[in-house]
Amino acid sequence: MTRFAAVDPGPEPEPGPESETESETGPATETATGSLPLARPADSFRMLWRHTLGQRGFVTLVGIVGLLAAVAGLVAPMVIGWLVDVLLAAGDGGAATDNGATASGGGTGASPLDPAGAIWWAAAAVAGAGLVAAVCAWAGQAWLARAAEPTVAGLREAVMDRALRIGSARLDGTETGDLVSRVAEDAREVSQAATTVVPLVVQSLFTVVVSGAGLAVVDWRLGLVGLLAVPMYWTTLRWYLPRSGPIYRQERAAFGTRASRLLGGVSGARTLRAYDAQGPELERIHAASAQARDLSIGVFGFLTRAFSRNNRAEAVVLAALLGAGYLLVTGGYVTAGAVTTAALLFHRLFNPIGALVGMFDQVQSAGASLARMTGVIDLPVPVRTGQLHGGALELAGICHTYRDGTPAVHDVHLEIGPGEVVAVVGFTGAGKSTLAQIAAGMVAPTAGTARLGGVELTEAEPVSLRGHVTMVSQEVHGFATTVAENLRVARPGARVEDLESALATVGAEWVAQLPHGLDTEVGEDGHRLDPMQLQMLALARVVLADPQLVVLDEATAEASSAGARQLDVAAARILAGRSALVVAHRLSQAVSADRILVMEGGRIVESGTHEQLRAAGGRYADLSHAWFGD
Ligand SMILES: Nc1ncnc2c1ncn2[C@@H]1O[C@H](COP(=O)(O)OP(=O)(O)OP(=O)(O)O)[C@@H](O)[C@H]1O
Repeated sequence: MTRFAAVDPGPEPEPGPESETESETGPATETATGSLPLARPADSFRMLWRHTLGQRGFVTLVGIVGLLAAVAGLVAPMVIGWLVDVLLAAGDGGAATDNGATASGGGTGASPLDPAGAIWWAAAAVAGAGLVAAVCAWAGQAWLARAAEPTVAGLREAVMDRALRIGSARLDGTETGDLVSRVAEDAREVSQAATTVVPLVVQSLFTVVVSGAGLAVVDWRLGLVGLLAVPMYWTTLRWYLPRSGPIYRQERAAFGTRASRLLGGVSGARTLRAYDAQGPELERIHAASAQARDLSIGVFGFLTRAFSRNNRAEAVVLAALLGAGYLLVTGGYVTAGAVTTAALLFHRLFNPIGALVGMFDQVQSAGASLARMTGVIDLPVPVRTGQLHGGALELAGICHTYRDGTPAVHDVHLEIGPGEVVAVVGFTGAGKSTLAQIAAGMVAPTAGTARLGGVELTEAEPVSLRGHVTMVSQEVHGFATTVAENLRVARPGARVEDLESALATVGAEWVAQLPHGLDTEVGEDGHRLDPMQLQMLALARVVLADPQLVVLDEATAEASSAGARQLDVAAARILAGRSALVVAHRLSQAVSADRILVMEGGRIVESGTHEQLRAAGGRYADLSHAWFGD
């Protein structure tokens, strides 16, 4: 789980535009690691409540049937108490009530009914109440699912929507991972809690409240004795909570280790057989398995101790209740039936309270997940209004340091005129990709300005920005839909002829060979495209977007492969007539550029054409000789 800390967003990359934001809510709590924020509990509940809109009818129904079920649960103790009074009255001719004590079940007094008839009435009442409780439980579960699933789905979509709208300028490395886990694991946690834990918690709470109230109604003195249980349960909770989290975490971690050991053993089985080396691996698996087993036994022991503490509290208070009941009965204040009812009602609290204690950490954990999801939903989205009209790209005094303190770019000055192609080369980690993302307006530099035609990129309105600047990054991604829809990401509503023409420009003739051509489903469950094919679709998207400036950071193909040559040709075609910043992961991508920049340690250390730089005999010349072998 993420650690909490005071609000400290760290160095905000873009003080100007980022400070002007649209947010529907107050600030969320930022985490110390610079990860995404966590919402306050009140904000989390507000968000949950807002997402139940449309399901509130079901929520109300769930509440009503939950209450009905809890009230139906009162019938058996009340009726049994009444029966006790009836039988006692029948046994000693009404002596049990001669002293004027109030009978159970609301003080109606013991009835002079014939015992056999009373037993039948009691049995019918208990059976009827049981039936009502069962129907209520069934309906409650069904309605809860109707209320919970759309609510969680809405929350998940809201997280995704906000994540996509804040864009990569706000998210870097750890934050992207954090975001994925909030959309996937946290949503699953909340969803599971909503459909499994919450019903039990709600039902238990209703039972506890209704039974407690019933106990007080039967006799307020017995109700007071029952209250003795509260501090005892509270002590158990105080003992249980600080221990349960670490124990369950250890157990989950051990399960994870055991699973990865088993998987490792299975996937490496051939190698192990080849060297007849199964022994040591089996020992490692055994050790991981034994650790998980021992921890599970420990968890069981821990739970038993927690429940035995509860049982102790229950036994002590039940004994006190019976003792007080005896005194009250002999003193003529209540009937034996009333004490029976009180004891049964108190006994009815045992299971729900045990369940509440046992589920407390799951509720806490779901609450933490909800806070993580709400933290993203509440993130302010920058309001950008700048309109681009073309012109030169000017980077002035660009510096960039990532949130974790890694310096990436230092004092870069660069101008790319209309139609000019500039390539950037350098070793891994030189800062090329960071510079490319700044030039594409995807990352706000920590210092300096990046402008297109005089308009700050980070102030440009998103549609205007994407209309003028397109970036093809190293990430190759195919959306789980058709090839056509993958292309239409760049131009929604593009005609089939436009798509075919874009594919022809980048030389992606293979699309026509796919089972359904442009309509072929791709992605995990569809036709699997290789990274080269996905990169070609990315280049075709550039043709469709038709931007003025292209930022190319493509590193898909192995140097000297046929694929690399194909991609180089495709890139050359899409760059024709546009200005471009090309991160050259293969030196062949740089040779024909109008200007080549060599980056080292975040700075530009050389600049010139291929020939000029080779003649200068500096770093580029060394790279070039090594690359081309001349
Ligand atoms: N999201 C990030 N968070 C923190 N540090 C980062 C992040 N991205 C890059 N860096 C660091 O910034 C520095 C510059 O990285 P960058 O990716 O810009 O270099 P590069 O020249 O493009 O390298 P490559 O050719 O491997 O892509 C490196 O030290 C890198 O580890």
